Amino acid sequence: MKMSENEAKIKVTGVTRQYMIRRNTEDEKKEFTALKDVDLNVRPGEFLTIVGPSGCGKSTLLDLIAGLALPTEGELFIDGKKITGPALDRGIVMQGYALFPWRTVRRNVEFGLEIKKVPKKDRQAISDRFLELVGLSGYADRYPYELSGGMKQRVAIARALAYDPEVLLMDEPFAAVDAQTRETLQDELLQIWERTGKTIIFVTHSIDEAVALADRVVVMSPNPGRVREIVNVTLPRPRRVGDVQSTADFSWIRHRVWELLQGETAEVKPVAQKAPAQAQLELAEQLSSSAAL
Ligand SMILES: Nc1ncnc2c1ncn2[C@@H]1O[C@H](COP(=O)(O)OP(=O)(O)OP(=O)(O)O)[C@@H](O)[C@H]1O
Repeated sequence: MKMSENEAKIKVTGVTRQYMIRRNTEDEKKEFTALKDVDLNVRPGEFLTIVGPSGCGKSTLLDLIAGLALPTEGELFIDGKKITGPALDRGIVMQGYALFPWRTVRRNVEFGLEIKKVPKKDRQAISDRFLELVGLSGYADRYPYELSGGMKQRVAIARALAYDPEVLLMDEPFAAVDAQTRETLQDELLQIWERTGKTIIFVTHSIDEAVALADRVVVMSPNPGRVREIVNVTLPRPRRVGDVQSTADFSWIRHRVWELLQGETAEVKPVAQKAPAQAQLELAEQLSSSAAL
């Protein structure tokens, strides 16, 4: 189904991004194409995940949507308006938290609100609400160095949510936390997303994470970075990560994404369209080859 122009929250059209890189030791430079002819429409309220091998341009694409970089060719739009730089309608959560070490947890969360010139008493009420949402009510006066990795990541999410951006851009936000904390944060993020209806674009290296969270998974390929295919995730909502990951539908979709990342597209496609019982049997066989991933 094709989306009409005004249905897109974020629209990326014909985007190419080149960098000048050093050709040799004598400082001679040449162009390097990180992204080539990327088209992408993100729907309002959609949870979109992006996967692809290292260096395929996932972070570059996110930076362009954030307005932190500009395309060499093509254009990007938010609500039909051209993206020309960063703005408070897009919140960013990067890997490695990027908290201000000299600010307490509360003052980290209130940072965007200060920029928006929200009065102090309102700031406090808002930071209270978001600290509660991410389970850190008791930590408002701590400094980042006094927190675990998972807690810092929660603060980064609370900070991004507190100033109420319509779009949340997340670049491997859970990469640095342990598996158990990661699943907790994934579920918390799903709940926040269900409650707030924000548009989320989420980059990850984990196929499981990409499928468990998304409405659609964008699979990218490298050299130069392109959108290879977009996979629909037809798993029911509301979801809890632990629950969906044990379903057969999850396995099919996961395998499809895995297969695209391997560059093999031919064989498995028809399986997902067969009756579930038959498809499951056939897929079980095929999955045995990918189970180690
Ligand atoms: N500032 C820069 N100058 C030159 N080349 C760059 C710059 N930023 C990124 N690149 C190159 O562009 C390509 C895409 O980088 P990008 O960080 O977007 O990839 P990625 O898919 O996010 O990778 P990873 O999964 O490893 O984080 C890489 O080959 C990288 O070396």
